[in-house]
Amino acid sequence: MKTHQFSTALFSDYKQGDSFNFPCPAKLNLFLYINGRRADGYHELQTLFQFLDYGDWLSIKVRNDGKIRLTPEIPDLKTEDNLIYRAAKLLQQKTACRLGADLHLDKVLPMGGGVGGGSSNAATALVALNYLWKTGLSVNELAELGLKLGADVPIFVHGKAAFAEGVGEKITYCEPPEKWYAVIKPNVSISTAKVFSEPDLTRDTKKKPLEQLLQQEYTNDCEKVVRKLYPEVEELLRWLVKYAPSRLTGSGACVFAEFADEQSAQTVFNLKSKQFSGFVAQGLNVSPLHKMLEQLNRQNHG
Ligand SMILES: C[C@@](CO)(OP(=O)(O)O)[C@H](O)COP(=O)(O)OP(=O)(O)OC[C@H]1O[C@@H](n2ccc(N)nc2=O)[C@H](O)[C@@H]1O
Ligand SMILES: Nc1ncnc2c1ncn2[C@@H]1O[C@H](COP(=O)(O)OP(=O)(O)O)[C@@H](O)[C@H]1O
Repeated sequence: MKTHQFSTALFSDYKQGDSFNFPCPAKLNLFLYINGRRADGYHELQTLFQFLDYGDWLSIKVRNDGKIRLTPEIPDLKTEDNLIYRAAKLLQQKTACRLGADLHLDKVLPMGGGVGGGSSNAATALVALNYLWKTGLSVNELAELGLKLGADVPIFVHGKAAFAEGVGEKITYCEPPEKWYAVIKPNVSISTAKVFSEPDLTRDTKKKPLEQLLQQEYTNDCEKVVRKLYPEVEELLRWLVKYAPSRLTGSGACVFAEFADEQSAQTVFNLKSKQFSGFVAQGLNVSPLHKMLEQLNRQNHG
């Protein structure tokens, strides 16, 4: 059985015959500030992304007939709308590649949880298919394609923890401490679009230089309005903050608490109400997807 904690995965988890399993790690927004709204309705942000050593697996087998097949079906999401399918199609079009793929998603990340599951799936599809199809796009070219699929996709394509500005397209690599996190999902689903359209959303935080943001206490500007709209998030954060610094990731719904070691994170995680799901994972400044590709390349050349 494959593990969803990538650091414990073996090379045999990556490569099985002519099928490859690629990691799709989760992310956290360690802080998120909203600096204003642009004319097109999108918001200007300053946010710090770090990957987590936990996520989905995307298994891929190349096809010679150009077809893209994706399993299993996700309820209420048409295959053509799935970001994995769209990523594969986009790469085919961009490179005029005549190969196709059978893709299978082993999903554990909550959808609409603020941990970037869909964006990570899309980035992994782009990076992995570019490797398997030998389409030869650079990381920057892949990130540019990724931005067409979602604001967070470029970060996952670059594969390094980063400070992002604008709507997420201006990236500065960063190395925050790789702490342990208890990530908890309340039983609510939160739409990013809804949060960003709330009149009460804090959207006037002054832009600051990164050095200053790294020194001050980390917070999330979406949190106030999300706590007000979703009493379950409010209650969960009130409880969690008694044990460790805790906040919302992205536009929610997941919240996280930070710890110096795994044991402390696990102890608090075990105390949560059984009605909530979640996981314990370490923060990572290099994406497990890129670590895997390095290993594959070493294997191919060694
Ligand atoms: C704000 C973040 C932080 O990580 O939230 P999460 O989705 O992770 O919770 C993301 O950048 C979200 O990125 P993503 O989930 O790709 O959002 P998109 O599909 O591009 O946008 C969904 C909707 O949210 C609003 N939106 C999103 C991003 C942004 N900078 N300003 C916005 O106003 C827009 O109304 C947009 O139509
Ligand atoms: N492969 C995918 N996995 C998850 N969500 C997807 C996928 N493809 C498209 N989506 C759509 O993207 C939305 C946001 O998903 P996700 O990235 O998991 O949330 P968040 O950005 O809040 O972490 C989902 O509600 C769904 O409609």
